[in-house]
Amino acid sequence: MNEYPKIAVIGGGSWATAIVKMLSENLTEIAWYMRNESALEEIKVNYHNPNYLSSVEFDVDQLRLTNDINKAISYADYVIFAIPSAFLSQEMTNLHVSLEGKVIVSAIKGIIPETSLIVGEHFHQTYNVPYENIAVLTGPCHAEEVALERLSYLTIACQTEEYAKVISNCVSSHYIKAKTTDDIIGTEYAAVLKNIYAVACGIAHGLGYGDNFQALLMSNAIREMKKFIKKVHRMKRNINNSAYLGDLLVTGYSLFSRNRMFGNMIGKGYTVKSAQMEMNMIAEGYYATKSAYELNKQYGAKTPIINAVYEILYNGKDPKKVFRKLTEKLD
Ligand SMILES: NC(=O)c1ccc[n+]([C@@H]2O[C@H](COP(=O)([O-])OP(=O)(O)OC[C@H]3O[C@@H](n4cnc5c(N)ncnc54)[C@H](O)[C@@H]3O)[C@@H](O)[C@H]2O)c1
Ligand SMILES: O=P(O)(O)OC[C@H](O)CO
Repeated sequence: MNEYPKIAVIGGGSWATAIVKMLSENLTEIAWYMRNESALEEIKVNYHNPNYLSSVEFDVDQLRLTNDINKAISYADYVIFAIPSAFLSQEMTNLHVSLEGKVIVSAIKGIIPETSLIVGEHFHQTYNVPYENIAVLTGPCHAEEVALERLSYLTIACQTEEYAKVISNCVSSHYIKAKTTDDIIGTEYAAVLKNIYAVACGIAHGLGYGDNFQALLMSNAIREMKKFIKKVHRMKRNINNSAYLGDLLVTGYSLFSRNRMFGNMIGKGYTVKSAQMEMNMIAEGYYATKSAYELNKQYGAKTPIINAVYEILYNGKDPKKVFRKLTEKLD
């Protein structure tokens, strides 16, 4: 494959829009699939995605815009998926072309509800994509800061180093630095779990806990994450690296965080439904909480924070009471 290969981005939300922006710094052509036809037309005419990161201006001559997922995937050697995990299976029912030989890149930070698998495992088991052709684009990075060209660090995980380097070259620019790793499982689980911890941070904030408690919560969260990932996939990894701890911190502390925002509303007394309706964006942590909780039944990692968030979101327990109990389990 060439140094700058053919890439397709699947999704029309904030993260897909940010990824297309990163790629457009290097590639002369990018295929971009989104299901929303009127958004596509708006990009063609006004050069902006009207719904997400609308300040970003695109050169449409660089874009092969389509609302046919098959066209985008047929074109590409590398396919970057950036739609929320809850909608991936539905989107893939429209797929009629083969994924054979393509590098599948997950930029999704979630578990596929239908299979309870992280995205790479889902593509491996459901679509027979070999692990060598699966990559993960992750790291502490908010789409909104990409739009502002604020310096951000990504991690590209892939067992085939050559593919990781190609993706890393394609997204790097004066505001993006990317490093590579072969931990395709651990980086994905970290991205899933940090969303749940960010929901917990938001709930705590909504309940009136302060910065001191948040620091304690984060300190417990990274230890809980380490234990969970170790049970699921044992390998030598440094949990303090930016793809694990870094991502947890940005999501837990940033005001841009969808998951923290969602949690904050829950802490303030919103129901799950009303909090979701209030946001134009998806908080992956809501779905991840159920999947991680269920998954952990087979692993038995000690996860008091995940359990507390699960009790609140799925068993309708009072956040105040659940957090009071949780505070007794943290140190
Ligand atoms: N936003 C970020 O900063 C960021 C950073 C890293 C990773 N991610 C990950 O990227 C993925 C996409 O998140 P996002 O932030 O771009 O989402 P978003 O909340 O900005 O946008 C929601 C997206 O979901 C789509 N959608 C809504 N309902 C749908 C349905 N019924 N069927 C199909 N699609 C539907 C919308 O069209 C839109 O593309 C998530 O897994 C997220 O964790 C996001
Ligand atoms: O912080 P959130 O909840 O918006 O998630 C976005 C990204 O995963 C941050 O790296």
